[in-house]
Amino acid sequence: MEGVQGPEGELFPIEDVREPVTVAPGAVHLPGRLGPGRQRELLAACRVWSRPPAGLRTVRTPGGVMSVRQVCVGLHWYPYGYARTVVDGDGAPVKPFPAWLGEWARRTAAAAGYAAEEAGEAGEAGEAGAAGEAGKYAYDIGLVNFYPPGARMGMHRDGDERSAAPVVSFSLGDACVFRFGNTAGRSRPWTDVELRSGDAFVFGGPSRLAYHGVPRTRPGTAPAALGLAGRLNVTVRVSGLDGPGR
Ligand SMILES: O=C(O)CCC(=O)C(=O)O
Ligand SMILES: [Fe+2]
Repeated sequence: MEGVQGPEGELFPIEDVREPVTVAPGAVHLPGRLGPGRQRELLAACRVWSRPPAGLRTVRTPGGVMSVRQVCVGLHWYPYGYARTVVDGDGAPVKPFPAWLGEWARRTAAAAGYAAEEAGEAGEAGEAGAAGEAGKYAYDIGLVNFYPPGARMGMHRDGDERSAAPVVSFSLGDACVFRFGNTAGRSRPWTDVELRSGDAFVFGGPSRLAYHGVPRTRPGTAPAALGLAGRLNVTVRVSGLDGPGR
């Protein structure tokens, strides 16, 4: 692939030749969605979120210890629900969900074909084009998973949200095999997709509750200029939970 000198002298690919692919109804892989600058921004944010309090932690499920390490913003996910504080960790309040991440998610969902009307709300009056099309999903959760070499994630559904809004996933660092299955169970049929640094994956509609997982990452494949050893994935979600009782 051809390259170009970036602002800091590193080589960046000029373009990502991979096209968006609909993997299952409502599930779309958007290769190269985040350019090098956006990847650096998201990584920098993840590093801030990872610091205590309410920082990166090891997650214990009833079945054992997850090999990924995790941190959340907006609401804290634990097995199996959401809370405002790290109820299964240091007890600290979860860090706030940044508006820009919601905007990235809305625009990415729109690029995957999820229009504003599907959320039951129109775009803002007087706003035409990209912003109007980007929709009004009230994204309020960012769930960050860090995969050191050898980490994986078993087949599961993202079922603790009360909203049908699509989940928007952004990947940074090492590439991985992302296994996208079906709503009936953990077994085949599934499609294995390679997610690389900067890729987005959106799943909603009939695929919102499809089983998915990460059977392996590809250690050492992160873009050198990013400065990340391992893989980070950020899923942006709508809780559908409101008010003080959530
Ligand atoms: O790491 C990924 O690409 C997927 C993460 C995931 O499925 C989750 O956080 O629920
Ligand atoms: Fe998931």
